[in-house]
Amino acid sequence: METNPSIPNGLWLPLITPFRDGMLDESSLRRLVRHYACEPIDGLILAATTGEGLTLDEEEVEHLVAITAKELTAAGRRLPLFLGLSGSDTRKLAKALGHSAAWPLDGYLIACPYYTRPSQEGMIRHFSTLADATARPIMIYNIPYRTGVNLGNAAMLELAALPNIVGVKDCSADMAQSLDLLRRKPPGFSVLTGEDALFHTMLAGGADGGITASAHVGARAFATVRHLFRDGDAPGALAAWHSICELPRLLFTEPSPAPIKYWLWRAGLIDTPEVRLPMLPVSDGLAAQIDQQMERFWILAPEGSRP
Ligand SMILES: O=C(O)C1=N[C@H](C(=O)O)C[C@H](O)C1
Repeated sequence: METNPSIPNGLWLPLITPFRDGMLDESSLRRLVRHYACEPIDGLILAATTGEGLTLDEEEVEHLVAITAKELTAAGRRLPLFLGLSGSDTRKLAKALGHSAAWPLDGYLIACPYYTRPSQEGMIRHFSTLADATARPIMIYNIPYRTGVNLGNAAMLELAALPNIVGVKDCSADMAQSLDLLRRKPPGFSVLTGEDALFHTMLAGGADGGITASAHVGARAFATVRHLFRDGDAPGALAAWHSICELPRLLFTEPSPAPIKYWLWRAGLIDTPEVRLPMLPVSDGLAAQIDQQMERFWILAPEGSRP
């Protein structure tokens, strides 16, 4: 079932950006998009944390969006496509929204302004200015342990009243805050967890889905957990979760997305596991662990791609 692009829900994949010799690897990108077009995901996000968005220049991002949209169309899959944006200068971000207005996108995932630690009122004005600068839907990305600032629930709910602020990717790392938001969120405002390890817990608390990098290798299992919940089978959802609950820990043992890229490379989905500095490739130790776990999680790896 396809989702309504304006109300994000379900399992969203923050796609990695494949590189080769320092450049965007277009052929691996096409292969990846064709692969995930056949997977049970409900939306795609480009150039977010997992997509190493902070290391991409503007032309690369435009190219990434164009290739992805084209491949999805060629695969006959209408999936909502959001672009990850981050920055601490409201004016520059508003310009980026204007600049990308004609790109084939359905919306944006915008992180809270990092480093400068604005007040709650400052962030309300930041996101309302951005909401005014585009007609497209915006999901707020609240991740205090990366940005240094937490968008509290009072501010979040004020922003949720704006017509094109359609949801939040919640990585508040504060369960009391997340559960309180789930209890108070208005209709039409989605809460998607961005904590892979909390996928089951947050769905049990009423979350609308998740944006999980681990879905690169476990999309079917993540989708099964959600579908069982949706169908009212809580014991089935828990059993399905137990089959994959150790996967996020493995994939986040070292800075992401290096472990995921290593996995996808071993699975034959991308041509190199290259990441851009300051990220580094996985250590030999983790590579050996992933090689071993690929056997164990084999059912989760792409069909016909055994290395
Ligand atoms: O790329 C993303 O967006 C994600 N970000 C989270 C993070 O920042 O750690 C993790 C999530 O799986 C995907």
